[in-house]
Amino acid sequence: MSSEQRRPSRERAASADWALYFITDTALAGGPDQVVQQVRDAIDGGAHVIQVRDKHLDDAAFRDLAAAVAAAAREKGEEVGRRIDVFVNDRVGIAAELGLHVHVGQGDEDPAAVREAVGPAAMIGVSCSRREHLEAAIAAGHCDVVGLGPVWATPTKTDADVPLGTDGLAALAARAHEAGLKAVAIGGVTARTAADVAATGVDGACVVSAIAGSDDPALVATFVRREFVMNQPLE
Ligand SMILES: Cc1ncc(COP(=O)(O)OP(=O)(O)O)c(N)n1
Ligand SMILES: Cc1nc(C(=O)O)sc1CCOP(=O)(O)O
Ligand SMILES: [Mg+2]
Repeated sequence: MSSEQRRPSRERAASADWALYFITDTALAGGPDQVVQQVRDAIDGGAHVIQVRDKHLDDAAFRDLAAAVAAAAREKGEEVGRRIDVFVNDRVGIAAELGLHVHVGQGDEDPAAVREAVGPAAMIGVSCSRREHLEAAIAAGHCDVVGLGPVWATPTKTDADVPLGTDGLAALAARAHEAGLKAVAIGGVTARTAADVAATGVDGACVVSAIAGSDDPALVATFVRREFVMNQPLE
């Protein structure tokens, strides 16, 4: 086993259940309190990974939201007997302060600076929309999981890159796995598309609007997870 594979964050990534990764959206939820309730519901529906994402709140309000989500995830995880991993989107300093994992994109802090801030145990996720992004993330060496997308165009992120489609997603996922990274798919993932996403060989499906915009987030989470898990290729 290489020293890279023995790294604490890599061990954490290896033992995480990525199948359903819920990413919050405060506006779709109807406010911060509803975000926290949706996180509980998503966990009830089978999400083991949560990301707190809000592009509008100021840092103090975002910190409060992330702390409330982390507390709810801890409590709910104990109730259902599962480990829940919580990521912070973009705001590296807040992830470091709260002891949470962090996800960064191509326009955010670079992985080496992120690792310096969050320490060896926190998982680092990096967005990759193209092969060159993935090669750079592999070469930089601090990343544990890549978010591959958008798989399909999505109104949730208007500045997203050109869609990968399922063939593009499968190719990037295979390369990520070859490099020892976990790979999750993002952009247009719903209960209807989760089976096609699973068939590409990715480790998990990231969902924003299908859950955050639903009247019954737990039910949608249950459907997405079931479709994903039932259609994963046999190892
Ligand atoms: C798991 C996951 N994958 C991709 C993204 C997108 O990150 P980024 O490109 O930095 O865009 P924003 O989310 O910051 O708008 C993500 N958040 N999570
Ligand atoms: C946050 C995000 N990142 C993307 C990327 O391609 O990197 S797509 C996206 C939004 C995904 O939302 P929905 O599940 O509603 O389609
Ligand atoms: Mg970002």
